Amino acid sequence: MMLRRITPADVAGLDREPVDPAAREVAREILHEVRGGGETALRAWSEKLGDLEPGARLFWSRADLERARDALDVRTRALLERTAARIESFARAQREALADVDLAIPGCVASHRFVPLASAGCYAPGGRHPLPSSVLMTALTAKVAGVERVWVASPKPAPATLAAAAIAGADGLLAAGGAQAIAALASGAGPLPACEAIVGPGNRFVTAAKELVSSRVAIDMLAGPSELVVVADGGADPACVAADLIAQAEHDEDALPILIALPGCDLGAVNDELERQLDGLSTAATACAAIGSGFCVAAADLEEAIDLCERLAPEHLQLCVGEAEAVASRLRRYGSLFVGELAAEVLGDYGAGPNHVLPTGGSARHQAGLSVSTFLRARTQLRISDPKAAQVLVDDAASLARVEGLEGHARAAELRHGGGRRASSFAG
Ligand SMILES: NC(=O)c1ccc[n+]([C@@H]2O[C@H](COP(=O)([O-])OP(=O)(O)OC[C@H]3O[C@@H](n4cnc5c(N)ncnc54)[C@H](O)[C@@H]3O)[C@@H](O)[C@H]2O)c1
Ligand SMILES: N[C@H](CO)Cc1c[nH]c[nH+]1
Ligand SMILES: [Zn+2]
Repeated sequence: MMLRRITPADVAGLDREPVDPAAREVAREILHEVRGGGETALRAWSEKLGDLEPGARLFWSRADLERARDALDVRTRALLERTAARIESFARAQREALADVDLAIPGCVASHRFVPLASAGCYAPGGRHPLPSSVLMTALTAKVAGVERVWVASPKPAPATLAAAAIAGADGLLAAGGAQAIAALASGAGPLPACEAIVGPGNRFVTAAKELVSSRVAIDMLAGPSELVVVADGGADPACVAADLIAQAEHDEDALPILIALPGCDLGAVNDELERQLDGLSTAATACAAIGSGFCVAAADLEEAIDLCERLAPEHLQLCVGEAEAVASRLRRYGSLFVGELAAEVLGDYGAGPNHVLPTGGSARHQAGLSVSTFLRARTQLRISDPKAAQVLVDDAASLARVEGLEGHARAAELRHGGGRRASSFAG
């Protein structure tokens, strides 16, 4: 297995269409049916797609999830709890960094308050591999943001997925996947409330359905298959470089592993390592398919490597170079950056702290990954603290209203002259 080699001039952006048109049509039909047919249609589609045995449980309550957590083997439960604690600490630090604002301007206080959404639906993929780590990343972050009702959706949930939902503090779990799960999260079904936001990664049917409901509910992003760019110099360990590329390649045949090789990077050794490490790997078939559509590119120097990274704007960017900090300070476009060979991307996948739900397909140019901000809205407020000092605002509003020909606005402003009828309540 060898990485295909291309020249720097052939490197375009990663701009992949986030939604597959064929999947969109399938998702449209499913959304329409589940929106109209509720729980019955949701169950029918889940059974038809092989996600649910006839008559099997579709909804898990908080108490059910806690029982699943308690039934999990002690070591896996402790592992999930430790991981959750790290993700939660990072999310709490993010939340605390978002300060409310109260700006005093003459006669006025202009404010914003971060207010959480009331409900969130967190999709965790379950088609190929159960991803309890994605349950923690999404549901825990929503809870830290202050979202009151958090539901997880995942097809054929594994015991660890159910336990992760309990550990994240989820209020319930929908044992369904694909577009039908997104439809139910958007419209509500049985005990599941219609959610104000739907987040989390998924396959093309999930992504298509998220796009289709995005006019009615907030979504985090249209996340596609995993991507990793590794920048490696002559000091990089070929075994680490190959292992990092394989790790993301094993997610999906459409995953995209890319190597940017600086002078001195031994491409032959990396290819040998790919061959060696793929031999006997349980996920080799998927990883090989992804590596087959990945590539490597030789950069003449650090400048060119940085330029390529900025052009690609990948989901994950791994720096296996001696001057990792200096390079990091020059980069702006990535979902998550892993600075130095020791900071392996997989440590981010499994909850070192930063979230692993990240923008793909070049959208990291303008989009950030999932965070507490995904579930918060800066709502603004205005207070008049001193009507006399605020006269300039009243006069300016009335004047500007007349410039715009909006006489009603002008009069509404002028009625506040001197504090309006309640002027006495401002006395002193
Ligand atoms: N960007 C990120 O942050 C991130 C993180 C983790 C995983 N991922 C990606 O998430 C994806 C997970 O995909 P997955 O398939 O394992 O799980 P999934 O849960 O997203 O999708 C499985 C569901 O798809 C539906 N489905 C399957 N075939 C269908 C069909 N023909 N018609 C209609 N619906 C169908 C089924 O209902 C099934 O439950 C991968 O692409 C992976 O790379 C991305
Ligand atoms: N690499 C994925 C994000 O693209 C996240 C993940 C979950 N489990 C393992 N990895
Ligand atoms: Zn991963």
